[in-house]
Amino acid sequence: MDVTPETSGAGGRATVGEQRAASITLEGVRKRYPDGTEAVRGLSLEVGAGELVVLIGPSGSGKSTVLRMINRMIEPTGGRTLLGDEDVTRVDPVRLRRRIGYVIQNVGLFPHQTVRANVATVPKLLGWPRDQIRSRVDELLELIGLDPGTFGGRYPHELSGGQRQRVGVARALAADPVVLLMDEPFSAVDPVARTRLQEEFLRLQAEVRKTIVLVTHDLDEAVRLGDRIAVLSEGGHLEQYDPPAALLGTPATPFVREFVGADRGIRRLVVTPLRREALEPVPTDAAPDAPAVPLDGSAYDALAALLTSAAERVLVTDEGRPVGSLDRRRLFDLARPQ
Ligand SMILES: Nc1ncnc2c1ncn2[C@@H]1O[C@H](COP(=O)(O)OP(=O)(O)OP(=O)(O)O)[C@@H](O)[C@H]1O
Repeated sequence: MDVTPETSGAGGRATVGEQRAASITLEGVRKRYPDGTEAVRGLSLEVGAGELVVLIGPSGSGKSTVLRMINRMIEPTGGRTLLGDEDVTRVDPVRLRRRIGYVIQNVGLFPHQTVRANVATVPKLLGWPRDQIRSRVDELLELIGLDPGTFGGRYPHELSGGQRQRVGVARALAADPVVLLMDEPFSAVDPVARTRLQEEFLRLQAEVRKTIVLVTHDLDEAVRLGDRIAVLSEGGHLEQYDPPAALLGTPATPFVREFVGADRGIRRLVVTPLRREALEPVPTDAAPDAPAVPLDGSAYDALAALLTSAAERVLVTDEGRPVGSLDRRRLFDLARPQ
């Protein structure tokens, strides 16, 4: 596919997510630092266009190195990286980075520039016309839930940590990149704000559908956000690459089993949907105050509803109307690895 910088540039684009997302293919990618450290010994991984993949693993396993090799902030010492079908190890790294969004912990906003100027950074570098930049910045601020009139003129120190982080995401999306790389993007904010940011971020991703690679230390974050999770061990070795439910349900190696921990069963409930076909009928004698969960909730929600009531059975509702029910046994069957 065509991912030349010009496609994201001055061609009159101002619509979020208009440019197609590109797949990422790592083929035997390696990094040996000058001091001899073999940070990544040959990693092959494919990320589908529009997919959100999380890299997780212990400290020093090479996650950040892998991420930064994708936009060549770190030059690989072997292997190939493709964006779509284009080998990025052969293109100019500066131009490459302008079409790959990059978000880090603590954001790295320019402190002496307003929110508006920060978000406009890459479109300016790409030479977009002023009015196009302006409408693009407004559009992005609205998309991340910050009113442009209120927040556009503020400086980073006049924002909360969570707001700064959102501006960082807006800045990374400004030139409609084909790929977004995120290194511990939410770890600097407190747990409550972090959960909210993660939810907002998922809504944003549902809208823009970028190809995203996100590094985290936090397994709950990985499970919540990832379409797939890649677990790395030392040397960037790929232990398992699976959707969250499969990773938690069937760890592929002893390393992964230990890494996901003894409470993986509980974590798995969070990503287990309440499938309509697995429900039992609504009991005819259901009490009006029987515990209920929506059909688009999770097995975790259903268990929580059971545990906080004296009832033996939880109703499952669709648009407020009961469409089925689950008792404990049925719920555990639903959550058991297939
Ligand atoms: N510039 C460098 N020179 C030499 N070794 C390095 C350099 N940068 C990283 N390393 C080493 O490469 C390995 C992988 O580091 P990397 O930062 O990619 O790991 P990580 O999984 O992201 O770790 P963390 O979770 O702690 O951020 C580590 O052993 C690290 O010490």
